[in-house]
Amino acid sequence: MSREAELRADLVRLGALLYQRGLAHGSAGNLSVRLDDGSLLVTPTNSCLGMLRPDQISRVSPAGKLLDGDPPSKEAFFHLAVYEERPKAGAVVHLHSTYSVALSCLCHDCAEDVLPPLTAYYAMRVGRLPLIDYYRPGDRALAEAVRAQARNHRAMLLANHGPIVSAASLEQAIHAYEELEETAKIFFILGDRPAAPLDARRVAELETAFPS
Ligand SMILES: O=C(O)[C@@H](O)C(=O)COP(=O)(O)O
Ligand SMILES: [Zn+2]
Repeated sequence: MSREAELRADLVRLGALLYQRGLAHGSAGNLSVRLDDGSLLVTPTNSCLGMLRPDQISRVSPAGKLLDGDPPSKEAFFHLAVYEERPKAGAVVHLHSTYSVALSCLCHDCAEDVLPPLTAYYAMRVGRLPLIDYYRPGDRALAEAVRAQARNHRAMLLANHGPIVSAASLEQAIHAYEELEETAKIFFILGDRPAAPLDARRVAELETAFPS
């Protein structure tokens, strides 16, 4: 099987897993992987991640032109912006999972990091989570706002929308996404009770040991 065929199969298999686990619903969310030639495989617009077929997955050039498959996600440009800013990224995951979207709808005093480092695993896999202002889905201005944060962050939260998470592989990006969703859930479970997130020294130690 070619590398491209393997990655198409991964998108189908892992998209179905996300759907079965309730992290993806309806036709919300999009996934992509980067091929060796710099083009992307990205889920088609309006597709259900639980019911993808390998042949319908879109391949787009680094400039965003459709090369084959169905019309790509309207967010292909923010996926491309993440890859341009993060040369080691091999996959990008964007979903509308419940607790992360709830977090994206709250008022936040400081947009630089909107989820506290409650656990070491969260700090290692996700790191700081900046909030990006609301833009209409598919807006090129959204892709540029994502670009501005992507160089220094593997995860970002789109206001009134949901997260974007990148990693070296699709499996790693999904693991990091799941860690973000579970941490958002813990954040809401804790509610107004006084929590004790990791302090700056402990976070810095993790950032040194596990750089993004
Ligand atoms: O929220 C949106 O509309 C998009 O960000 C999305 O999640 C699904 O869009 P498509 O990938 O174009 O289906
Ligand atoms: Zn979306």
